[in-house]
Amino acid sequence: MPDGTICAIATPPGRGGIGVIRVSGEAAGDCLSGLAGRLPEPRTASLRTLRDADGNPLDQGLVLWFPGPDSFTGEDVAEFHGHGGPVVMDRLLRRLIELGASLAEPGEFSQRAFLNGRMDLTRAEAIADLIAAGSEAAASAAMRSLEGAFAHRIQDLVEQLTELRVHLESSIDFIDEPLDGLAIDRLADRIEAVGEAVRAAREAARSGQQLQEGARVVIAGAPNAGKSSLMNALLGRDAAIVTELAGTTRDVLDAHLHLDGLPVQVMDTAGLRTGAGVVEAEGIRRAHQAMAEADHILLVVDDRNPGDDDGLGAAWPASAAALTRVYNKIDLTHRPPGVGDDGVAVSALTGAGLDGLKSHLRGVLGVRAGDEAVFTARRRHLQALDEAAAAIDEAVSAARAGYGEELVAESLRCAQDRLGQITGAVTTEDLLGRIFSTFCIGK
Ligand SMILES: Nc1nc2c(ncn2[C@@H]2O[C@H](COP(=O)(O)OP(=O)(O)OP(=O)(O)O)[C@@H](O)[C@H]2O)c(=O)[nH]1
Ligand SMILES: [K+]
Ligand SMILES: [Mg+2]
Repeated sequence: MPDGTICAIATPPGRGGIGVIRVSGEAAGDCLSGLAGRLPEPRTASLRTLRDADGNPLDQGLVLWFPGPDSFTGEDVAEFHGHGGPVVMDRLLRRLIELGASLAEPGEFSQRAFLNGRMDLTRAEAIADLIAAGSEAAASAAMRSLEGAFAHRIQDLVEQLTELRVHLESSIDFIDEPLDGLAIDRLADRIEAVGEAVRAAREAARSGQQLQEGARVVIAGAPNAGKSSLMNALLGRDAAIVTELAGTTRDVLDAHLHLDGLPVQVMDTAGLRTGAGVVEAEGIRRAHQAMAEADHILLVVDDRNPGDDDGLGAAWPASAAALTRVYNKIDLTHRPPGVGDDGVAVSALTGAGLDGLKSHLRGVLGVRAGDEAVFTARRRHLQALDEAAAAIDEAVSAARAGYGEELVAESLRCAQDRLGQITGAVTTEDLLGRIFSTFCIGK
């Protein structure tokens, strides 16, 4: 359990009408009375003069008192709504430190709320996502997670796994009556159904993750195909260097783009070819790495020699659906612009076909901004869901192969652990550190 009393400015830095300072921990009450006199009624705003140790006024403002455990963090919490100037806020903070509080780490209030059982991890992360939301769709999705849409979905899966484990473990206890072939098949079917449900949750989570963190789209292809030109055309500005020399781009260049409400991280990469010099070869290695981590690849092809795939071999993504061929330079070949069966035809030079490419991309990234089912999720959630699905697959194979209930039960337990990491039912200090350190101070 956390100890000590923490304080932080909860409003953004700079000047504003009001600045809010939050205090949480066992000394919160002393901090409040030390700065503002006697404790006010719980959860009722009262106007007070805030004073230093000698009784000199520092500020005037509203104070609020939330005795634990019915507070955001579950501990005693005090809030001071003073005037939002950096000097005023700083003096109030210094006084609070004199009164026994210490400065909070980023996300420490939310972390305490989690550790004190006030919320699960998906809800704590949803608060950070709501604050970070870059679009209305992302904000609505964060609210759905905050209201528990994601947590309930995971809890439902955990319950299904628990039921299966109870069933299995009770049959392990009666070794005299091992499961017969029919019972094993039925069991494997039931496990498989849970696996399907985990995959469906993963798809929903992926939409939410893309809405929040942005889909990664990598522009790749042979040298001089026009990748950097396409990047610039999509962004509407000259972000990447374009020259007629093959091998111009070496580093991976990334930029952000919004496709009607969906944030996208677009990455321009070095042209893929064999036999390049050291610097370019390093660029190609980075291009391969970016492709491996992409949600979608735009494979740019010079429409004058569309069969030219030199150097691509090793980098093909696992799923062909995650790749779109973009036939570029159609101003030179007179192919009509737009979406066809085998790709999208564009001219990065004239802009022909670009709107078609954008809407195609919006479609393949598979998130509808207004989708009511979407809740926010993060890459770590997707990874946990993938691992859970893999463990369930192992359980199914073990069951069908007649490997015995213990092995099946063990795989199911492993799947359940992975799901538990999403909500925080199963956790490590390291994981918590990684999650909460990305939050803002005062949250
Ligand atoms: N006519 C025409 N020329 C284009 C088009 N797109 C790119 N180019 C030209 O093709 C050449 C290469 O363009 P880049 O955008 O640098 O190509 P790249 O794929 O990024 O090249 P590397 O970074 O060297 O691999 C430049 O001279 C561009 O002006 C297009 O749609 N039409
Ligand atoms: K080039
Ligand atoms: Mg380039």
